Amino acid sequence: MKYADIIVDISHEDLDRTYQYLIPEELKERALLGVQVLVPFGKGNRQIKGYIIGLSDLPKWKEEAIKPITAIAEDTLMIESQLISLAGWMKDNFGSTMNEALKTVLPVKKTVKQKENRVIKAALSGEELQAVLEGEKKKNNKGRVRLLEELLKNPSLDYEWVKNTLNISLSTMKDLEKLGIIHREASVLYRNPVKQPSTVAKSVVLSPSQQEIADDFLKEYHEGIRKTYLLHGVTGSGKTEVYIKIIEEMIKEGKQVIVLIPEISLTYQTVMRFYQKFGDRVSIMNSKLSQGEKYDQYVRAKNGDIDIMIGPRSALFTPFQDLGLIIMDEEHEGSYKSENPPKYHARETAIERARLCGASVILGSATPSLESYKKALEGEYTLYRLSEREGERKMPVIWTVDLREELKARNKSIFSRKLQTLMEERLKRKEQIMLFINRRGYAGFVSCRSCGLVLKCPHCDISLTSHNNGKLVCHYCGYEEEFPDKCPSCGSKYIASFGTGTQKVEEMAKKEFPHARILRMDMDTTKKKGGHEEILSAFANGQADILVGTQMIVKGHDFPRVTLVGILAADLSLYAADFRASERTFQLLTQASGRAGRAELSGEVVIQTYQPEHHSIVYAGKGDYEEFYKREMLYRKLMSYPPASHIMAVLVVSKEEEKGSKASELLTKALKQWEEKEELMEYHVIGPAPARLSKANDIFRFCFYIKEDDYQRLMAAKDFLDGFYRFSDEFQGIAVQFDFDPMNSY
Ligand SMILES: Nc1ncnc2c1ncn2[C@@H]1O[C@H](COP(=O)(O)OP(=O)(O)OP(=O)(O)O)[C@@H](O)[C@H]1O
Ligand SMILES: [Zn+2]
Ligand SMILES: [Zn+2]
Repeated sequence: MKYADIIVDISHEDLDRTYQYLIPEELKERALLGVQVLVPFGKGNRQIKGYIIGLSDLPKWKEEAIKPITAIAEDTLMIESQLISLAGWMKDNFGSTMNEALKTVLPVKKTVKQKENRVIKAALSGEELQAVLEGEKKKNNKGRVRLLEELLKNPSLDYEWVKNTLNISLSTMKDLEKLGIIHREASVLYRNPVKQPSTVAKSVVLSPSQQEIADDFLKEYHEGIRKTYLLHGVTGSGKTEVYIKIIEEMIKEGKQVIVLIPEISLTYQTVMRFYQKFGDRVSIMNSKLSQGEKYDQYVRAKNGDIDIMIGPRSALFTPFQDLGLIIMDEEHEGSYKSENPPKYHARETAIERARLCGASVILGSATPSLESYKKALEGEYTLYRLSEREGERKMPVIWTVDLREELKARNKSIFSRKLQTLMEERLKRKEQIMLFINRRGYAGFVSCRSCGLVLKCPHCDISLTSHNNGKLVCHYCGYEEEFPDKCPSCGSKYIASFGTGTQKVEEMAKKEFPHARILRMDMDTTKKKGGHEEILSAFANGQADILVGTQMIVKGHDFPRVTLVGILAADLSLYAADFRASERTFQLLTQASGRAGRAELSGEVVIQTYQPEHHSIVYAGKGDYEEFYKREMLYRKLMSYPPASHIMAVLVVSKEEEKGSKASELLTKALKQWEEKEELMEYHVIGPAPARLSKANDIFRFCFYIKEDDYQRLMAAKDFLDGFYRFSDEFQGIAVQFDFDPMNSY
């Protein structure tokens, strides 16, 4: 490349403000994305430092006017360099602009005013102060007297308190300072988002299988091996204890560690386990922190004041200078994929960051994503297993109940007879119950209450969605049919779109068990700040017998008195219009089951379903991840869905329906023509069709999908489509977004 785009001020909001420089011949090999360079700047050609954030062969100005880069800066291992090259990689692999990627990796740019801790201190000894006090009393200087009296009790006072509560003016303080009686001091007070725990960590001796994993990892690390590990450990097998052990060793060796966990499980309970062990060498990052708090965590990380950062996706960009390990817990979680450009997956990005700075990665889950498990089986990742809970703690017994049988037996309650009996037992024994209603993506799928049939698209094997115009629509390919008045399979009239809410479950539970104390956790009850924590800690403290909730309650919680988990309608997420629906259902059921019997008391689980023969439910019931994986991979291979293949979603949004629809057709046609002209292999295009969310905020959404084995070919298609739409007049007022291997359908 001949030219480099250089950004001279990364603290600036507008990262688009770049300057083009010529790369001198002798620097060609070293002038890479992210590298820090010295360049002449401004009229006086003053030498300043900047970062390379783009490379090209085309000059943006008259060539004579482009100044050359002076040198590569000595200190080129700067953390910013690493993060900028990471941004370049994200741009190339997830199809965003460099600016979007930079904003993600360098999120806190403006210096936020730092909080200061100001104090007033006595500059004299107690005796001397006493003497001054007597003098001021005689002069009747009331303010000075008040302050001196307090200083005699306590030689260091909080400035704000002195000013506001003691009511001493600034000028009085200044006068006393001039006289050498007091002095004022300020120190930067870093906001620490977590209050220190009062309790200490319970001491855990790792079981032999846990210890073996920790030892193996550390042995490889010491041998200089850097790679990705997948820790597949059943729920409650002690994955977190293994992480803690490994982190302890890494820190002893001066390394820093990032622990990624899904925002939803970033609960007090989880964070405390780390705090109890590592004290204030840990910090957290989450969306609830103020801008100032976030800024402080970045500064603390960069200065080496902390060793461990815990947080969701964004914590991945913590500017640690000496990162040794990235742990990604619950690696299967969909929330690790960003929904806004750059639509990056934190797993792939973590692996790339680790590669850039010589760190290793541990992915952990009881229900690994098919993506990761496939790579582990193929040897790309090292697979560690914890297949049992050890000692007293046993995996729960799982009962699968066929809801069609309940209907036949005239049980119209939402609680099956089995669940009802077990609940009564638990309430008598004063043990706790969790009732889980799986609501994700339930809206709109249509099923028969007599035979359990779910209406699907004949071309896509994806459930149809009912629309208020009385039609059933496939959101993958646009196929439509009339809403039937009876079940096409058994003829029953009980065919309807499905949906039950947590509120209803709570009501029913109250009716059936009037003496039980019930808590409900869902979007409504956790809206206010701290709502989550309040409910969870009330439940942990035994202030309720039953906790009712959505998927929110399944994540990572460890309640020793929970011995029964009821999953009320396991099918609800099975028929989301999404190729990942089965995987997600299996994960939810397994994770929810995993909340039962985590301590000495043994646990039971009841899975209620209309589809007991569905593989997600069968294998979740047996706790058999391997068989589920095999079965689901067959389907992905057959349909060419990830991870058997790759898929790119192209979303076209427009204020005008007509225009948006036309634009999405234009794009698919252009792709075809391009293929023919360039004699490329044919792309496999599905759609275009109106998106599942076909209109949002008065904006119409259309989408199509391209399936392709070769990821690079998908990138090429993206580059073509991107260029095509940016330079065509028909696309005025239309935006096009790309999503690679999407987590949700559009
Ligand atoms: N070796 C051990 N000795 C004593 N207690 C242990 C041991 N290992 C794990 N535990 C305890 O068992 C419980 C479950 O362990 P932990 O939360 O680490 O499991 P996990 O695999 O991370 O669970 P999940 O994936 O379900 O969230 C915790 O209370 C933990 O302290
Ligand atoms: Zn039927
Ligand atoms: Zn279809």
